[in-house]
Amino acid sequence: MEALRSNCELKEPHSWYIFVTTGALGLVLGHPFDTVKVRLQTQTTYQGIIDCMVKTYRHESLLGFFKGMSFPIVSIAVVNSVLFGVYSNALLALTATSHQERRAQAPSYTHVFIAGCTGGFLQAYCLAPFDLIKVRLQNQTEPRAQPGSPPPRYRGPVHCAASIFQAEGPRGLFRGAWALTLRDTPTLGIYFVTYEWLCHQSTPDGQNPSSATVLVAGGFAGITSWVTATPLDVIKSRMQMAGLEQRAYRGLLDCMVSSVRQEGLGVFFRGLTINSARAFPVNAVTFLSYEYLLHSWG
Ligand SMILES: CN(C)C(=N)NCCC[C@H](N)C(=O)O
Repeated sequence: MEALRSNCELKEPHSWYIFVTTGALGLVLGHPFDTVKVRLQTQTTYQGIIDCMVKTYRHESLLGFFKGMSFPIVSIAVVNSVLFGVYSNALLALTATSHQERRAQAPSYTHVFIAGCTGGFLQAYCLAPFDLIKVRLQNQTEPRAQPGSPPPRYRGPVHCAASIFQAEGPRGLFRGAWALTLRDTPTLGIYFVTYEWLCHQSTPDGQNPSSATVLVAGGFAGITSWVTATPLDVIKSRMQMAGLEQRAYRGLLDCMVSSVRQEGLGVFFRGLTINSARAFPVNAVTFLSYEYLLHSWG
């Protein structure tokens, strides 16, 4: 958070709250899609998106789609601030130009890529424990506890975190973190390059992009980065679930090889469609609030 704040002179503090609130709003609206994606990637019982949606609704009601949402909401402020703050500061260090000067003197795409990768690398470590708990809770398919029915393995996010910590120690909370880092480092470079490139293509030199341009460029940056991230996203989710299921992988490569052996190469594209549909609106509003934040602090 401080990283993003320190980048600019604080003129309108409310813009930071807008940045955090829109991030949380996008997260809430996108969460049902994320739950379907995670289940398609880690469970073999579903025939596709519709089948997964119908079964989830019938068995768990609408609430089933919102399982595991509380920790991501709590952590979004930190995660987005680290990502966008590190990106902005890395770009500032690489180009020695402020955000305002950057419109007249566009940074090279190599600098944008390096700054994006740096942001992706550092945010992955903040995200890892929250993401692990999210994935574990999203995969609990039990309906709401009825009197007499067996309780689900995890009673909520805190119980989930405490159980993992007790069973495996602090390292257990970072299960899948390596796959998450490999997923996010290059794809966040791609994310910011796509965004900058699309803004540059549709904005006259020296001018700021319009809100419509920011929304479209942000949406497509989300789709492009998630399309490239999907293969490692599948592996990451499977490794995060591996501690629970009978399946145990010897490492990332073993998880890749055994997934391909059992399910073919298509396994790397599980959840791609639903994730792309989610990525457009979520990242369109994220970039719009980020630009607003930079202008009001700027
Ligand atoms: C490909 N990846 C990992 C990303 N593009 N990450 C940044 C976007 C994060 C946004 N909250 C989302 O969930 O889409």
